[in-house]
Amino acid sequence: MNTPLFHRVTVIGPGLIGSSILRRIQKDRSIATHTVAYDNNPDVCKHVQELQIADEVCFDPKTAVENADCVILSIPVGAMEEVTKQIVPYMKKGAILTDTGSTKASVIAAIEPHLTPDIVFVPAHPMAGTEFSGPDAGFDTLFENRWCLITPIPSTTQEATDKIIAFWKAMGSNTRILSIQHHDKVCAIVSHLPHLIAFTICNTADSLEEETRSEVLDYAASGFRDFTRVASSDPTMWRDVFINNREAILEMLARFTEDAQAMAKAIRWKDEEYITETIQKGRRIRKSLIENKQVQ
Ligand SMILES: NC(=O)c1ccc[n+]([C@@H]2O[C@H](COP(=O)([O-])OP(=O)(O)OC[C@H]3O[C@@H](n4cnc5c(N)ncnc54)[C@H](O)[C@@H]3O)[C@@H](O)[C@H]2O)c1
Ligand SMILES: O=C(O)C(=O)C[C@]1(C(=O)O)C=C[C@@H](O)C=C1
Repeated sequence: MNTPLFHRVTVIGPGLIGSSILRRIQKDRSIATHTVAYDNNPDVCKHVQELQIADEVCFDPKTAVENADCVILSIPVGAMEEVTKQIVPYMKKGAILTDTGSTKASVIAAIEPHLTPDIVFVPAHPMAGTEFSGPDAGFDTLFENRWCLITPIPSTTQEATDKIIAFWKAMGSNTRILSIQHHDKVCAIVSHLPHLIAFTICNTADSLEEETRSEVLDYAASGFRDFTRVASSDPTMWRDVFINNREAILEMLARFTEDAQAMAKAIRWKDEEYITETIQKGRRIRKSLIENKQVQ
């Protein structure tokens, strides 16, 4: 066997994303020879032991990171600073610290001040997931044919970036380097705003049902049902994403509101051309996602 990419990889937060990483490494030992998992919820640690998806489970952050070549933070973005402060003093010289957080400017601001010169941080974000969370939700093909976006900071070395690119390629992903601001704007429109709309539309339908005492949700047809899938995502994760990427999200929400108002005007004035063109654009986007294999 060729030399593995890493000897010891530690996953902090073996939930949906972290446990999918662990499961993939179990299938492909050229990624790492030894995996360690740590979670601040002891029940999650015990369950990861039962699932047997990590070679070692630690119940404290210090032991979990001590000899790791690569530490992956797969925890809610609002917890990144606290955990970085807990682990950096115990990390091995020359080790790589990386993350899977859905926001990048906030995660970098949380981690960068606590780095020491001998730890290299490579910010990363796999654009793959589901509405489920926790260690039971993970699976080894989650990242296949998906993008992993990497947003290096000035102190990130090329060598460490190359290793994290190789890591995500071994996970089955395509990788792309993006600037931090560009990442946060793109994710605000393709991921964060759709979740905001899904949570809001479910709340609107629910309060309408309460107000009118009618059976709005009983007749929820498939259009609404698709929103409920997205709206069933984890509250802690999404609370943290909204607060930590608020500028980009509010900017995209303002643009969306303008476009929704333009559509309302077109409907009011029976502007058939505008309405048809808007719907056709949606169909074109769906078609191109299918062609690019980003939709099953
Ligand atoms: N869910 C998705 O679709 C998705 C996709 C891409 C990236 N992400 C990002 O990846 C990260 C993990 O998301 P997930 O969906 O796997 O979440 P998850 O809820 O499934 O798992 C997160 C785990 O982190 C643990 N945790 C929380 N705070 C901790 C702390 N202080 N110390 C140690 N462990 C802690 C939790 O107990 C939990 O087990 C988040 O930053 C999220 O934004 C999520
Ligand atoms: O597939 C889903 O259901 C997801 O919510 C995954 C999704 C997304 O919005 O596409 C969610 C958050 C991420 O940071 C990346 C991917």
